[in-house]
Amino acid sequence: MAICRWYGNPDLFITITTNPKWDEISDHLKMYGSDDPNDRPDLEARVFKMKLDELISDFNKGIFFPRPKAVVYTIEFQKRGLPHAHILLWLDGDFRNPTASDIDKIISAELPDKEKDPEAYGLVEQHMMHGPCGEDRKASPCMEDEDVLMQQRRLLRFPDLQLSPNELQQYTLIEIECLLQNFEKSLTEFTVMPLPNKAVMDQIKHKAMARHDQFDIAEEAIIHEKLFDKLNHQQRAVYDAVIKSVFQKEGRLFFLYGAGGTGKTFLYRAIIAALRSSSKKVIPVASSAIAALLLPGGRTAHSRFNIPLKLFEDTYCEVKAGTILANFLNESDLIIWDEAPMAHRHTFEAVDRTLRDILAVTDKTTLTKPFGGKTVLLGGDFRQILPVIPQGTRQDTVNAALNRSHLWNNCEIFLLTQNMRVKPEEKAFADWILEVGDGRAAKEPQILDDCAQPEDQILIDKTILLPITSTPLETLCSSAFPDFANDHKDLYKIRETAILTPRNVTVDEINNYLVSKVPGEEKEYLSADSFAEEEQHSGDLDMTYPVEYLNSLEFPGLPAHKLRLKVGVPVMLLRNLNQKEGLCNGTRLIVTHLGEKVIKTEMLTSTTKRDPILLPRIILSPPESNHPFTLKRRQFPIRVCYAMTIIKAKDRLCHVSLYLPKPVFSHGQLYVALSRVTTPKGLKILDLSRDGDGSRTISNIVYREAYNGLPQSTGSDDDETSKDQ
Ligand SMILES: Nc1ncnc2c1ncn2[C@@H]1O[C@H](COP(=O)(O)OP(=O)(O)OP(=O)(O)O)[C@@H](O)[C@H]1O
Repeated sequence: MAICRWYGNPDLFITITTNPKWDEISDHLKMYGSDDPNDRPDLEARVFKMKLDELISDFNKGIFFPRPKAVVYTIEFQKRGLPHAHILLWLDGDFRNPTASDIDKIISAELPDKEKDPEAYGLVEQHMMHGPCGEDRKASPCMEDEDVLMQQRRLLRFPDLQLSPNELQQYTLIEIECLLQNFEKSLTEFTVMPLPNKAVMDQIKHKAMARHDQFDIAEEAIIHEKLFDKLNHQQRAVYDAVIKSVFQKEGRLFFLYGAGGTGKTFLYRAIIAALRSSSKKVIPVASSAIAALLLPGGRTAHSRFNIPLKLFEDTYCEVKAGTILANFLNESDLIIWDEAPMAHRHTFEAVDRTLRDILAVTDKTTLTKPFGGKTVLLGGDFRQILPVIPQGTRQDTVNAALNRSHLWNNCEIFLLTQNMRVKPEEKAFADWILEVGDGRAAKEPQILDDCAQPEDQILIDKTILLPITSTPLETLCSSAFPDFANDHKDLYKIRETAILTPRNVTVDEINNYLVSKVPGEEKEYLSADSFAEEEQHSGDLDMTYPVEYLNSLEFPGLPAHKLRLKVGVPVMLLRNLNQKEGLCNGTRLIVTHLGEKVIKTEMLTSTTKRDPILLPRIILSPPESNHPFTLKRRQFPIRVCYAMTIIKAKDRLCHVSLYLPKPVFSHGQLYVALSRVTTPKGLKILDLSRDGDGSRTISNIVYREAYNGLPQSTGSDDDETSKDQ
């Protein structure tokens, strides 16, 4: 800037790049060995500097254009290490308003005359002319970074094709939409983006839907054969009822009630394979993205049915009759919905209402049938955490559950009780966990009478309880990671271990403590916080809520303003980035590199080869808040996950340390935390609320009224068909 202030704006900007084929380099290599000039960066750099010096000296002599008043250049090294220089020239004289012929004297974009200047012609032909590409030569460098215009020229076999700005925009938007569809996203989700022509957009969506529905019938038949033979009696009863309902178009509604490990997913897979191998269409969804990953072709219910985030008694899904999604739903034969008890009853009611509406276009009788007469199989475990209602009361939670919906009256309930996961020696522990979930676990005899609902004090084996010390974090962390100096490098140990706790504040405290113990440099990433677009112009908000206040806000499911990370630290994704690749809300990753703009990670849960996953900063907003504004936080969508809240624990683990600075506060929390492990050896509980009084009990909350209308489950050994209507 100082130079510009003195000389004014520069007149020419020139770049010179090293060419590894320069004669000086190839002659030298021929004489002294080595085939590849890139093996000799020293040689490339020297020849480049000599040529650059010569060029600058030619400029100064005024050989090409008037002598410059000033010359400035910087040398940079490109991706592959080749040096290049950016040169600024201030020419003597007034070049501020050059004519076309002035420019022609300096820049020539024409092929030199082959006869008059064969050397220049040869150089342009060799280095600057575009050879054959496209299907004929896919290795052509241009194929790698082909732009939209080049692509259209190739596809239309019309090398001189020109596109108007509007056409160019259309083709570019189509290209972006196709890329987004690969990740189950669409331009329609980005309100600021223009959309391509509607007909083209529909066609792209149609293709994406068709891709979603393409299955290899022979392969599905093989999968079905393998699974079907293994179904136990309980699973077989459900299988028969669902298949019959689909083939005979009975449109029944089922609920499959089973604890973890009773073979719900196994059964879904058998049913899906049976139907797909008979060319029937199944829509498998789950309430959470992690559970959806376990279903072949599974999606979250929200994304598959376009369920709005804010739900009321009369909400419809965002699906209009006659659209591609509507047709897709119309043509489906079965909907499977896993983890149903976790979702608010309004989500099922919204899907039910929407399906009735869509299907009524062709058949009015569907208006009176649940889910418009489609066969629907809901499944899950009511002992687990029920729908989360922010600041909701116990009554709100119970009222939000699926079995309080009017749809429940139409549900045929099947019970799976045989735990297919536990080994015989683990059966007693699995039964005890079920008792905890049902609210039947043993209590201390002396408080048996006066401690009924809501908070039961249940008896815990003393080998599971950790002692209360003056340094609880240390006690807790050394129970989870007894040798942290080595454990932090052991990916298996990190994958199989988690510290669970009911509240987010405690999670941060534990994670900060453990991150501080990981050797290496810590990097701090700060978020950029602002108000949502529509609120940005309100000066009042800025005055009342300064940015420091926005930074201090913490929301569940949103990354912190200050993210402190080190290489080797496990993190959890907080958003669904790419469900197909398993990158969804709850996926655990390990940090391998901390860049300025991206964080490099690898999948922690994968046991196979790990590909690097680059995480960018994205803009996130809390789905709900009590503030009169919507916060927009630009941050990496992750949280450290040595410790996590109980609701976030989705994987089955070898070791769980449950930390209870305060007792659990909601239905199913203790049951979910305990059921993450299969053996008592893998479980430790540090319950500070016991206050060191020597008691062996901890609080368990079971909303028994949430079990209304459900069959009583028994131990995990029954092998008989249980069906309740
Ligand atoms: N009939 C069966 N024959 C053999 N293995 C089975 C059968 N049913 C289930 N399994 C196996 O038992 C284990 C638990 O089954 P599955 O994952 O389907 O249970 P789940 O009820 O879906 O559990 P969760 O709710 O924890 O996901 C799996 O390893 C599964 O392959």
